Amino acid sequence: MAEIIIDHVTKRFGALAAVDDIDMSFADGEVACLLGPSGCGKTTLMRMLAGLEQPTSGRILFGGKDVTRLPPGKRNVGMVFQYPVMYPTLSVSENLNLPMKYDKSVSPAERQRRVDEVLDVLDMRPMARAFIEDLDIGSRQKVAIGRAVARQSEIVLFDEPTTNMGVNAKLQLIHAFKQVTRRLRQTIVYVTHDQTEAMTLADKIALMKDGKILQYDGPHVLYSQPSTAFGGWFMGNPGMNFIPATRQTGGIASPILAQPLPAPSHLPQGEITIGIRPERVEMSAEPGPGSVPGVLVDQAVGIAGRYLTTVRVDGAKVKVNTAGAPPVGLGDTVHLSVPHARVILFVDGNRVAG
Ligand SMILES: Nc1ncnc2c1ncn2[C@@H]1O[C@H](COP(=O)(O)OP(=O)(O)OP(=O)(O)O)[C@@H](O)[C@H]1O
Repeated sequence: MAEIIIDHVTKRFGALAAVDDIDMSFADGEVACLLGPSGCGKTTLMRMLAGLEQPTSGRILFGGKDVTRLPPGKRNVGMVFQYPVMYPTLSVSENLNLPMKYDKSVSPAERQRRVDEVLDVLDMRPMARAFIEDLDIGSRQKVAIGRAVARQSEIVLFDEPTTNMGVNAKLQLIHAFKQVTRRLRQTIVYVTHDQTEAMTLADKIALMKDGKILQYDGPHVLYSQPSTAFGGWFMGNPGMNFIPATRQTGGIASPILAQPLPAPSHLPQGEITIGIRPERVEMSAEPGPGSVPGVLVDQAVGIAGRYLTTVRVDGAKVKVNTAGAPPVGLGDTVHLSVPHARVILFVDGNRVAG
């Protein structure tokens, strides 16, 4: 069993808490992504898991064992970093074999079996004898993944392994990663600032900001039910719309709503904002029972025939992502409906309903 427990871990650099009292666990056999903007503390947390950095306070446990003070070599974790150290004049097979070579508990036959298995999973048999220096960057990173998993440690850490890779190499690597993790079921922690990568790879995503984990959930929940306005903004391209709202006797009113929303029973004091994803806003040339009028002020073609438009409603600008071209031209009046069930209500940046 290799559950990872992060028990109230803080890392300070002078006055800055790069990791601020994180208290969570990653389940055995789970692929967890640490996702967040630059500087949020992902790498620092990862380096503490790897043993390259000591927490200022708190404990880290692997499979129930306290590893907080253990050096990297004693933690039995595999690691893949942005720029892994590879041995250019050794073959792919020899590089895969290397981390196991001095492990007396693994027989040469078992080592070979593991190398062969990884070569199969990564679809790299034909390259087994090729030298690393002759491979492109994507294939090198595949070997790095293979090397980290071949020793079959229960935990493998990945720190932005696709940085500086072209789109094709990146896709190949993600495919290889999925093959490997599906087959070997190690506990994986994968750091990235790329939400598409996290959504594709992770069983669960830990969204980080300012040294804290804001939310730890499956990709779908993180996207559709962000616990913070930051999460709604950060996830999605573009992120959620945020429209100001006010408390009234009939409920919560906003320029984007034809009818007020029923207010939740214990609505905290503070600034209310309505959150709605651009693809959840419905657009029509004609007014309908639940629609409000606006003016189409901007439009762009997105991928796969989708259009991203901006509609001004009162003072608010609403992004709308539609499956086809908008029904009116730029500068014309258009009608927007926001299904109440799709609305998320935030008070002071935290979700209170929806
Ligand atoms: N050795 C260090 N000394 C001082 N400050 C540091 C050190 N390492 C990290 N920091 C600071 O801690 C904060 C978190 O950095 P960290 O590298 O963990 O963030 P990150 O989320 O991994 O960012 P990126 O995606 O840019 O790598 C940043 O403000 C960074 O400047």
